[in-house]
Amino acid sequence: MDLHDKKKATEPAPQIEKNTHFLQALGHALEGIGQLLVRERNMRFHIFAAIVVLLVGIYVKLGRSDWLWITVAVFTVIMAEFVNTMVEAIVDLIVGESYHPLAKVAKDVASGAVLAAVAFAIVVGVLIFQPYILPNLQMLLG
Ligand SMILES: Nc1ncnc2c1ncn2[C@@H]1O[C@H](COP(=O)(O)OP(=O)(O)OP(=O)(O)O)[C@@H](O)[C@H]1O
Repeated sequence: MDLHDKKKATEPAPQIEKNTHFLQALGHALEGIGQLLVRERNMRFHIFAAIVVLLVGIYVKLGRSDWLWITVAVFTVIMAEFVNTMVEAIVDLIVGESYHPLAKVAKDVASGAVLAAVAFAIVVGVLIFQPYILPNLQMLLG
């Protein structure tokens, strides 16, 4: 038994059975979120953008309904990224390294969902921040 075999023998067997308790399920859900952060470089940009919006929103003292719309917009983008990552993983599992026109459709449509969600978030952001930005812009431009 070499070092590799010894390491394998001490590792727990990969789980394919159903989760047996809440903490186990929670652990796997958190692993899923971790996968999203690792696999999707765009996700890191979305988080950065959400932090900027949060700080600007606090600075201009947004109201409750504005925060509600921003929350909806941020979660719509995050949910679209979850779906995109799921589709990519399932497609790669099915077709592997080979090209398939339907794999292209699935992945392109999943990316399109993220783009649509980002467009929605931009519209929400413009509508909410426009009253704060426009007067300052006019002041700057004289
Ligand atoms: N197996 C495949 N068969 C056909 N087209 C593919 C396949 N894999 C990837 N593609 C094409 O390449 C594009 C990018 O692939 P992939 O989604 O894996 O990369 P990505 O950069 O992680 O995408 P995203 O930025 O949406 O996360 C897809 O949108 C699709 O057009």
